[in-house]
Formats: sequence, structure tokens, C-alpha cells
Amino acid sequence: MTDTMIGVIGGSGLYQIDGLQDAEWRAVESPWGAPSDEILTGRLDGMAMAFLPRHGRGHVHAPSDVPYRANIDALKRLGVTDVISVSACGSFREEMAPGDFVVVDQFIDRTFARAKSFFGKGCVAHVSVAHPTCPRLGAACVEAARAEGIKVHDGGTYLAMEGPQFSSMAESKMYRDAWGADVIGMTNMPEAKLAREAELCYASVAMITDYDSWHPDHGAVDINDIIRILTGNADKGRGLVRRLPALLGADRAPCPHGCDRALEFALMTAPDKRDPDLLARLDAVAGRVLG
Ligand SMILES: CSC[C@H]1O[C@H](OP(=O)(O)O)[C@H](O)[C@@H]1O
Ligand SMILES: Nc1ncnc2[nH]cnc12
Repeated sequence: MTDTMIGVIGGSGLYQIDGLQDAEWRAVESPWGAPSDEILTGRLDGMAMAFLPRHGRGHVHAPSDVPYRANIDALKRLGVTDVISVSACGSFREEMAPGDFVVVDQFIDRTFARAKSFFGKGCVAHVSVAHPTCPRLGAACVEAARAEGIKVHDGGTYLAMEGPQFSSMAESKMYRDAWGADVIGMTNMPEAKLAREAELCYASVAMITDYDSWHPDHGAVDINDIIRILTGNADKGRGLVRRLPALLGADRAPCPHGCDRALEFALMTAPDKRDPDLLARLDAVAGRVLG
């Protein structure tokens, strides 16, 4: 058993959470660069928690510029075991309406301008992302959302696009009709892949703000509409987070899905061929298997 520590990555419209005891914004250094912002640490119902605004307070980082590796490394360094990613997204499904939440369980990664791995030359590793989110953590998010009275969809495929522009109508229809995506956003990749490499359980709570551009009765995505929905959603997101300590419990059994052991058989580079500089940077992410 280890102690559960929840890390929340707040997306657009969620730049802080309230109600933490001993709350303190802390600068966390990472060998992967500076995280998006300081990290708010504290305790919620006795459980350690860390909150990091993905775009920084004041929304300074564009989706392509979010320091995803530094963010995940910094959370791991603080002792986080379970990451809840909160994001705004567009919907490809009539029944997934603005204001609803989706606990995402699959991704299509269309991003192309981001560093996607902690590993590489000098320490190659291949982890599985067949099931990129943690079912145990996702189930807790669904339960927390229902307890808060939020309309939540249990499962959905999130298409991660590069942005920062929204999709054309042709792209939107292709993602929906040909590719079967349910929602679209710009940030959950490579975040989810990096969390897996760092052996962190990861769940994605997507808050629907719009119908992207496929819907015949809705026009193009309008940022003003998104902000209006986000303002209403932020409190719902905070309510969901407040319920998690009671649902997850302080004593953390090993993840039944193996998220916390993802690197067990992943390292390929022979020990004598490993790059000491890269190994030093991997101290938090892969210390368990690198020794
Ligand atoms: C404010 S609309 C576009 C912006 O919102 C989403 O951000 P996040 O996932 O951090 O909530 C989307 O991915 C875009 O970055
Ligand atoms: N339609 C959309 N496409 C990409 N990211 C989004 N974030 C919120 N709505 C979005």
C-alpha cells in the first residue's frame, strides 16, 4: 500500500481550486524544464493533493507550447499517484451536449509538434497505451460526477488536434463520421502518454463546451460561447474533485490495471549503452525501474 496523492491538471477555465487545507503555491523544479506554473499543494479531506493549471494562471501557454513533460515529471516528483486531467472539448455527438462531462477512455492522437516521450536515444522504452486511461480512476470520476448531479458520459474517444485553430467543417465531419471520435480537444496528448510512461494512473474528465463545426444547427465554434459554458462548468469540475478523496481512499492498493507498473518490461536499451545524462533526467519518472 502507498499513500494516495491526487494531481489535478486544470484546463481552460480551471486555473485554481478552492478548499485545500495548508494550501501553498510551490515552484517545482524539473529536469524537463519549467512546468506550466507553480503547483498548488495542500490537503483535501486529509488527502494530499496537487493542482497545476495546464495553461498557467492567466492562460499563457498555447496547447502546442504546454510543457507536458515538465508538468508530468513535476507531479510525479511531488508524490502524485493519480492524475485527473480536466479539459474543455468540442462534441461530435448530438447526445453529448454542451455542459455535459465525458470521462474519456480512448484517444486518437493527431498532434505533431510536441515532445511525446521522456525516453529516446540513450534510453529507449516502449509502453503500451492500448488502454490509455486508468479504469479504476475513471470509474471514481464517473461516480463523483454522478454524486454531484453532473450529466456524465462513461467513456468516449477524444481526438487530440494540434490547434490552436479549431477544425474545418470537413475535418470535423471526418473525425466524427469516418473516425468515430466522440469529442475533440488540443491537450490530452501527449499528456496521457507521458503519464503512462511515468507510471501514473490517468483519467480525463472532458467538459463539453460546443459542437465543433459539424452540426447543421450550430455554427462555427465561437470562443465566447465556450467561455460562457466554461464559467458554468468550472464549479462543477471543482465539485467533482472534492468528492475524489472519499472515493479513492488514502491507502492505495497497486493499480489492478498495471498503470503504476507500466515500465516493468518497457526498457530496451542495454544497461551499458544507457546515457547517464538522460538517466539522471529520468530519476523521478523511471527511478523505480532504473534503481
Ligand atoms: C478555450 S477553447 C480551446 C482550448 O480549450 C481546451 O483546453 P484544455 O484542454 O486545456 O481545457 C482545448 O484543448 C484548447 O486548448
Ligand atoms: N471544438 C473544439 N476543438 C478543439 N478544442 C476545443 N476545446 C473546446 N472546444 C474545442
